[in-house]
This record gives sequence, structure tokens and C-alpha cells, in this order.
Amino acid sequence: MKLMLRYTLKHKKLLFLNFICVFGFIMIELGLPTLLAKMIDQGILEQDTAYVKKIGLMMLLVTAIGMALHLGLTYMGSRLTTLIIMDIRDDMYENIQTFSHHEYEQIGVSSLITRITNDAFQVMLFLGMVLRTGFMTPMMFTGSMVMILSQNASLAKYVFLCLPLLVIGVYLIAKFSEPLSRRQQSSLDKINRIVRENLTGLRVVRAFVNEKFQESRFKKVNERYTKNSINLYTLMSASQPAFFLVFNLVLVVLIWVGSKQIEAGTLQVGSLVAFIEYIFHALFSFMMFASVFMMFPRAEVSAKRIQEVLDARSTILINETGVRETATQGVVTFKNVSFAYAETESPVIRNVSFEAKPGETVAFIGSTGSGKSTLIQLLPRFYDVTKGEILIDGVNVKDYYLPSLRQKIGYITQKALLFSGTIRDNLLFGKPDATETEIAEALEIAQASEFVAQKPKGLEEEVSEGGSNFSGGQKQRLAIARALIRKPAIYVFDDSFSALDYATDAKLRQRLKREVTNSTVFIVAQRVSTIMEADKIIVLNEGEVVGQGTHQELLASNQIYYDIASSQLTKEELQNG
Ligand SMILES: Nc1ncnc2c1ncn2[C@@H]1O[C@H](COP(=O)(O)OP(=O)(O)OP(=O)(O)O)[C@@H](O)[C@H]1O
Repeated sequence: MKLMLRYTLKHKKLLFLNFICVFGFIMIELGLPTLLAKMIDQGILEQDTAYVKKIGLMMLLVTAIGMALHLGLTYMGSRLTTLIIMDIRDDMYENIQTFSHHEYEQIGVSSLITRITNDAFQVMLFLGMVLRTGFMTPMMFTGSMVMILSQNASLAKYVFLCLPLLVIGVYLIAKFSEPLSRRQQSSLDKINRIVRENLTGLRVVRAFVNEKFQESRFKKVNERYTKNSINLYTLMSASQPAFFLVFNLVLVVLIWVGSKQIEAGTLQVGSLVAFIEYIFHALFSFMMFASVFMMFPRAEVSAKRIQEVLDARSTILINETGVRETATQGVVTFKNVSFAYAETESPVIRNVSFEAKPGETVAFIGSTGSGKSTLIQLLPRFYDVTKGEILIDGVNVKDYYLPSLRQKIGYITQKALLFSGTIRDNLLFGKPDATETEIAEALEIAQASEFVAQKPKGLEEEVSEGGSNFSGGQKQRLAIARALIRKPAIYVFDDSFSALDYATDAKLRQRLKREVTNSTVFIVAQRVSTIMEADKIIVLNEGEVVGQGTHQELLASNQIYYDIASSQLTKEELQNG
């Protein structure tokens, strides 16, 4: 509720105009039955044609004004809700951007998508309803009740008798719809997750001929969603027939008692018609308000899910006052660094210490799951160390202004990710103002010039979603070029050469070596051949450093490294180093 109120009050001017239209519209709607009563009692029954014409014209004019006000009301309401939802989505997106990986993992990417799309839409539907009818109906109801009481108090008591019945009904429906709404939104999260997994992993699904299995997984969550929706809508729609039953019963009683009063001469026909019209307004307003009230739990569930996203504070803050400039560029020191993914889990990095200087290449090797990727993700603060510290150019990474820290690092992820757009767009992602020469140079170092030139449109070739129109190796080379173009002080290659053939891998590294003489280079690799020329190789085992040195030193002194190397290199290669 707070969320909806806060965002609505941001647009006070539109809200005020909406309110004016509502007020005017109600005045007109409430005035019409009185005019009608006058027309019947003083015009039609008295056979005064001139009076009938006069009141008729007045009614026409009043109706036209009412229509204009209603139009204004609809326009104002739609404009307001659209702006509110735009603000909510903008703020959510902005906050999501600041999330560390921890928050993404906690809420889940699919759920974040549902929240920014469907939950925001649910809130929009509700606010639209509130703005169109939420203000209007209580005012209309109160106004109508006042008119009812002032017209005929003895008839009014029948209307009051039915009200508690309606209130209890509305309360019960709202109460039962809340858990159903919550379940519905969380089933939608699941639908989103399965669709996402299926579509991104389509090749795996097909390769394992698991379409049927995935289909049944989808069917299950879809059925759960449908069942929930049916229950929810059945509950909601039960309200209308029940309401009309009560309404019609009241009407029958009123016509019965009213006709007796007319017979006795204590009530005029026109007054009864106006009275019934007011009752219609009152009960109809009540029903409309009840629908808003019944929709509230559903919108509230969505608003809470949105609020959760807005309230989530990244554990890794931008640090506005942090260090932006340093004297040196690329000196990296790990001091007794330990890291666990969650407080309860055991550390995956244990007491790691090493140093790297500009011009040096430091490589990490170890069995899978030994913590190589985790270790280098601590550099740009994708996660924060649990113990110890990481210094870059003498400053703790936590003390940097976050963008300045990340600006120093060219990070090439294990899974190359390209964005939809052209090849050029993807390269400019690294440096928006890069010149043609810089682009060409980066492509050349990354061994990508040739295949880019072979594309019919060259740099302007479109990259389809996820880069699916490029091979794994081509994607990796473009991702490398994108990082190279920035010329950062520190390069981090997280197994980024794995999809390249041996020859391309060797050529790329050789060319890179010439280029990045003043930068610090970290390479994570599974292939010994990729890292054997590194200045320092760090061998990791279960998160611990179990060896440090050059290829030759480690071959001679470290059994784990020797075992990895001997499993990949020929005897000759081993001997020649
Ligand atoms: N997001 C995560 N949440 C919890 N545990 C994780 C997460 N990512 C990795 N791990 C765990 O941390 C450990 C180290 O994983 P990491 O990816 O760093 O290993 P790696 O040496 O890079 O492996 P590989 O060579 O297979 O890529 C593994 O046991 C892994 O299961």
C-alpha cells in the first residue's frame, strides 16, 4: 500500500485533476435523478410539456458535462498509472543494476523478471481501477445514501439492512484471495524459470532427447498456475451474482413497500423512481468499491514483491567517496584471502596470498571446483572476501569507488556473452568512443579480424540473441577484443581461451604478450599449454594454494602440477619445458 501511495503522490498535479473530474462527475450523476423526479412529478404527471422540455434540456446538458468529465477521468487515470508503473520499473531496474551476485542468487533472475513485468502490471491494473473508481465509488455511495435518507427515511432502512451482508461477503472474498494471489505469482516465477531454462538450454534438451520430460515439467507448473487462477477468478466472480441477488431482493422489497406508500398518497411516483435510481447508484458504487477492495490483496502481493526488490540493498556498495585515482596501475596483492559463498557454507578459498605486478602474467590452474573462477571474481568485487584483503595499487578493493575499480579491470568471463546488436555495438560496449583504428587493433590482437571481415556486413553484422550466430571460439575472441579495446591495467581471462583451437590459442597469447606489456594479466586455464609461459603459475587445490612458481619450477617441485601437466603434455614436451 505504502509503495502504491508513494509513487502515486509523486504525480500530485495529475492526481488533483483526476480528483476534480471524479468530484464533478459525481455531482452530475447525483443531480440527474432529482431532475428526473421533477420531470415526472411536476412535468409528466401535471402534463406540463414546457416544463418537461426545460428539464429534458437541462438533463441533456448535465449528461454532456458528465461525459466530458468521465472522459477526463479515464484519460487522467490512464496517464497516471502509466507514469507510476514507468517510475516503479525504472527504480527497480536501477536497483537491480546495483545488486551483487549474492542478491541475484537470493531472489533469482526469473523472479526478478516476473517482478519487473507481471507484478508491475498487476499494480498498474489495480491503480487504474482505484483511480477510475476507487475515489469515485465511496463518494458516490455516501452521496447516494444521503440522498436516499433525505428522500424517504422509511424506505432507506431496507437498504441499510442489506449492507452488513455485503460487507461480510466482500471481506471473506478478500481474505481468501490473498494466499491464492501469492501462490499465483510464485507459480508465474516458476513458469518463467522453466521457459528460460528450456529456451537457453534448447540444444542440451534436444541432444538428450528430453523434450517430453521438459514438456511435462512445464505442464506441471502451468497446470498449477491455471488451477490457482481458476480458484482465484471463481472466487472473484462469485461476488457478482451474489451482489445482484441482494440488489434484486432489495428492489423487490422497495417496489412492494413504495407502491403501498404511493397508494396511500405519502409518496410520489417520480420520487420512487429517483429513490430506486439512488439505490442503484449506492449499491453499484458499493459493488465497484468491493471489486477494488477484492483486487487489493492481489495487488498487495505484487507490491510487496516489488518492494522487496526496491529494498534489497547490495552487499557491495558503489562507495561514492572511494578512491578514484592511484599512482600505480596494476599492482595486485592478495593477503590471506578466504571466501565462502554464504555465511553458513565452508570456505571455497582458503588463506590465499600472492602478488602480481604490471607486465606479469599470473596463471591459475587446479582441478575443477578448486576455486579458480571464484578467486578472480573477488578482484572486481563480484563477491567480497570473507577474511583477509585484496589490494590493487596499494588500495583495498573495498575502498575504491566501485566503477573506478572495475574500470581498471578487463574481465573476460568463462562463458563468452555477446549482446544483440552489431559486432561494432558489442565492441563499443568496451569503450563507447573507440576509434576505427582501436577497433581494428583489438580485433587483430584477438585473432578476430579475419572472421569478422568474412561476414557479409563485416563490423555491421548483426549478433543474434546470445550470439547464437557465432561459434564458441568466435564469441570468445569477440569478448576478448571487447575487453582489449579498453586497455585496462589488469586483464582477467577466466578460462577464456578454452573454445579456441591450439594454434589460435597460441597465436592470440603471443600477440597479446606483445600488446599488454604494461598490464597485469591473470589467466585461469585448464590447459597447461595456455599457461606454461606465465611468469607465475599458482596451483589451487580445494581453495588452497598448494604451489607457486614457473612451469619449470612447478614441474620439478609440485606433484599436483606435474600430474596435471603429464596428463596433457607428451613426454618430450614435459622434458623440454
Ligand atoms: N554461486 C555459487 N554459490 C555457491 N557455491 C558456488 C558458487 N559458484 C561456485 N561454487 C562452488 O565453489 C567451488 C569453487 O568453484 P569455482 O567455479 O571457483 O571452481 P573452478 O576451479 O573455477 O572450477 P572450473 O575449473 O570447473 O571452472 C565449487 O565447489 C563450487 O561448487
